[in-house]
Parts: sequence; structure tokens; C-alpha cells
Amino acid sequence: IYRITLHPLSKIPGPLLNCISSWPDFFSAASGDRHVRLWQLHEIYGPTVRIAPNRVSTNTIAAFKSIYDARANVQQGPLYRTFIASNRGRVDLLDSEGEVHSRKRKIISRAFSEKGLRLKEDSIIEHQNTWLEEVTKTLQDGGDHEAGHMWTAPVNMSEWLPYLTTDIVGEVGFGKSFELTTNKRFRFLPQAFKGLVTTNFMVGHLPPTLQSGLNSVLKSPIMSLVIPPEVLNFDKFTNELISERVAQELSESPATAFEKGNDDFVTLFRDEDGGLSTSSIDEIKSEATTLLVAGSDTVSTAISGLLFYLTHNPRCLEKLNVEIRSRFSTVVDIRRGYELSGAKYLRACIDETLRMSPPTPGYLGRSVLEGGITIDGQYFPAGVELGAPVYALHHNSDYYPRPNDFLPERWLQEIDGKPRAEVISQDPALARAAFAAFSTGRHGCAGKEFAYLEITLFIARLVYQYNIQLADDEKKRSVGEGQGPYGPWGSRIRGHFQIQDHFTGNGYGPWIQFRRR
Ligand code: HEM
Repeated sequence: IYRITLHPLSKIPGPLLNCISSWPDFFSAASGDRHVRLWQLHEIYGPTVRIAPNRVSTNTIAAFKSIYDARANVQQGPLYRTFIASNRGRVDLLDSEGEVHSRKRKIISRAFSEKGLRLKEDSIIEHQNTWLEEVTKTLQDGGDHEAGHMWTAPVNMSEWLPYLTTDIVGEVGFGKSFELTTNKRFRFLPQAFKGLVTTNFMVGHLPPTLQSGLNSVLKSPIMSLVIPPEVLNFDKFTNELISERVAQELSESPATAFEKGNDDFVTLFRDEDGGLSTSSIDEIKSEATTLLVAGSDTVSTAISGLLFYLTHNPRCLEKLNVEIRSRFSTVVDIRRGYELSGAKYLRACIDETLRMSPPTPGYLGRSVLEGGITIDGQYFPAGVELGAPVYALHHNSDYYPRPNDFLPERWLQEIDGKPRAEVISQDPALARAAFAAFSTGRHGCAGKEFAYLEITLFIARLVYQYNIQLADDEKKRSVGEGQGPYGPWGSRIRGHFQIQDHFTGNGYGPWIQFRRR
């Protein structure tokens, strides 16, 4: 009764069950569809909704800016304590606060600086070339180069792209390619990432009393009896990976390492004297898990989504083909620089994909600190959890007219030489302001520029060299799409790439075929 009468959040609208118990939000998180459920709640209850006794969701730009502002009076919410627990009590960049966070962030940001990106470009391209060679090796049954029938067999992007993005993050982050693309040995990794985030996401949404109990269990060795084998293998894998890389690093003087252009996370964590102390090594281990997951899962979901939307919207694919094929005269020229950053339609397609099916689609909760915070004119006291869920913001029709249509044009000032206003009633500045795919503020994505580079190079080099199409097999064509008129509200549109929200989001498909131009 207290929770719906005298509680400081009692005036905030929301379903009665959510206001009195944390279980409905837990079940929503466990289902993988919490992002859609939050969108539904905003459609019903308006911009501010109480989604659990002590948890509020908002879907306005002002709230998004205030909650995630670098100086906002908040800290990472309870979910992040579960991340710490499952990382054996070690605190990493994503879970840390204050000075610890600033120091870690400074180190990790060096990897994604202008110089860092320049150093990594060759490696990204090399991995993408290997991947393309591998997935285009098998022609469809009856395929015959001579006869001009050269479509490859359909390839499941959400199975194959994680191999590529894991290879890339391994190479640039830890100086070691895992070679998932060409070798089956480490192909358990993407499943392990998924298992780990899904478990953490569920535990992190249990009612508070149960959660703190389970967090202690997560830290204890007894967990190794119940943790799925691929997650245990992952733990062993990161420990061995870092130990091996550290031994190699220590065999080189700091000057040699930097001269050789080593700028992975191991080199970056050297202290001012060039040493690598035991605490730094422990710190690298704690960062490894986050970086491997944050840097691979997200990018593969983004590229899968983009291939889904391009093959479902032939008009957009055609425009993109024309843009890329007319800007470059050879694939070798497709690198960072003026021509690639001038490919505005490509960037608009990427942003529209990240809007429609964001790889981190959900509610990134923040706990209000002593002194409280005012959001959209409303005061929230210390202890309340606040968040502006990415998917709900991205489908808010006040900011994005026709929110379920894939319209890259909404991001452009000029469309085919005509002022944008004549083509679509979308203010690109408003679209930009409500864009939350990478979040913002102190914990905003550290790898944003790296992610754009990876996706841009991949798509530009792909469409320059290949024609692509959705699998011609009826069953495979529908993988990844919405469920049609009988599916749940918010998941019905066939042309909408569906994702599951487990903190990072995963999709299924699309199955794509390639044909060399
Ligand atoms: C399309 C791709 C990506 C998307 C949509 C994305 C999105 C995000 C979001 C929303 C956050 C904030 C999470 C939170 O507040 O809980 C975040 C944080 C982070 N991301 Fe990304 N990310 C992407 C790619 C990458 C890549 C490629 C890397 C690195 C290789 C990376 C590294 C990080 C790190 C280290 C953080 C934590 C930052 C901090 O807490 O200070 N991300 N990302």
C-alpha cells in the first residue's frame, strides 16, 4: 500500500503491478523483449512511466540529456553491480565511477584516438577481406561461373558477422587474432558473450533483496558448478589471452613496443615508467571481458541490421550502390578520408539502422545520488533509478515521423538535390538530438568512432565489389523480420529487423547471397 500511496514515485503513472512489485520488469527483461515492452508502456502512459517500485523510464530528449549528462547527479544503476559480481568483483570501465573511471577512460580512449584509428585501419580491412573471401566461397547449388549464375549460397549474417567482429576486436584490442572466420576452435566465443550478458541481465533485474544475495553467489567459486561451459571457457580464455599477451609485452622494452606501433590495451596500460604492474595486469583482465563483448556483439548486430534493411528496401540499396560505385574507381581507394566521409547516404543508412534496431536497445539505468535530480521539471530523490530507453526514444513519433519506416533520408539536409522538407517532414536536427544509440556523457560509448569506421569500411567495400540479395529460399527470407499481424504489438512489422534486449541486443539472420560484380 505504501508503494502506491506515500512512496515518492506514487504520482508517476504505470501499470499497478509494476508499481508494487519488481517481478513484472524482471519477466520483461528475462523475455528479451523488454525494449518493446517499454515502448508500449510509453505509448500507453506517456513520457514518464514507473516500471518498477523504484524505477522510472522516460522517453524525452530532455530527460535523455539530463540523466546521462557528464555532470548529472547519478551513478550506474544496480545492473552494473551484477556486472562487477560476475567479473569476480573486479570493477571495469563500464561499472566504475569518479576518478577510477576517468583514469581508465583516458587510457582506453587513446586506442580510439585519431592515431589509434589510423593504425587499426589496415588490420580491419585485412580481416574484412578474409571474411568476404570465406563467406563467398560456396556458390549456390548449380552455381556456375561460366554460365554466369554466380550467386553464393545464402549465409546467415548473425552467425557469421560475430566471427568477423570478434576477430577484429581481438586483433586491435589485444594484439591477437582469434581467427574465428577461418578456424572453428574459438567459435564458441560469440555464444559465450551472449550467455554471459543474458545471465547478468536477468540477475541484474531480480527484485533488490534477491539480487544482492545472488550477486554474492556470482562472485563465489561455487558458481563454476552451474555456469554454462561456454561462459567458463570464456573466462579461461580471457585469462590465458591476457597472460600470454602480457608475457610477450614484458619481453619487450616500452620503447620497442611503442615504436612497433603496439597500441593495444596491454601496451596502453603500461604505467608512466613503462612498467606493467600486477595491478595493471589484473585491470586489463577486468577490461577484457567488457571490451570483447562491447566491441563485437554491437557491431555485428549493426551490420546484420543494415544488411537486413538494405535487402528489404531495394530503393535504398540501389541509391547506396550508386553512391559508392561512383565515388571510388578501385576498392583499394576505399579507406578513411574525404571520399568515404563524403558518402552521406551510407552514413544515413547506418544511422537509420542504429535508430530502428539499436544494438544496445534498452534501459541503461542510473541511480540518483544524495541531493536528488530534476528531470523534465520533476524532482527525483536519492535512490530512485532513472533511464531513457534507447528503443523507445528511437520510436517516439514526436521525434521521428513514421518511426517504423526505414528512411535514411531523414538524416540528410538535401535529398537528390531537393531541400529535405519537400521530401520528408523530418527535422534532421531533431533526429540527431533524440539519437541515443551510443548513449552520451561520461559512460557514452568509448568505441563509437571505431564502430563507425568498421561498419563504413565493411559496407562500402562490400557493395563496391558485390551485389547482394536476400536468400531466395522462402524460409530463410523471413528470418529476423517482424511477426506479422498476430505477433505482439510493436513486433508485427515484417520489414523491421527484430532484436532481443539482453543489455546488448542480438538479432537473427538475415540470410544474404552475394554475387561478384
Ligand atoms: C554500433 C556499435 C556500438 C554501439 C551501438 C555501442 C553502444 C554503446 C552504449 C549505448 C554504451 C553505453 C552503455 C551504458 O551506459 O551502460 C557503450 C559503452 C561502451 N562501449 Fe560501445 N557501442 C558500440 C561499439 C563499440 C565498440 C566497437 C567498442 C570498442 C571496441 C565499444 C566500447 C565501449 C566501451 C568501452 C563502453 C563503456 C564506456 C564507459 O563506461 O565509459 N563500443 N557503447
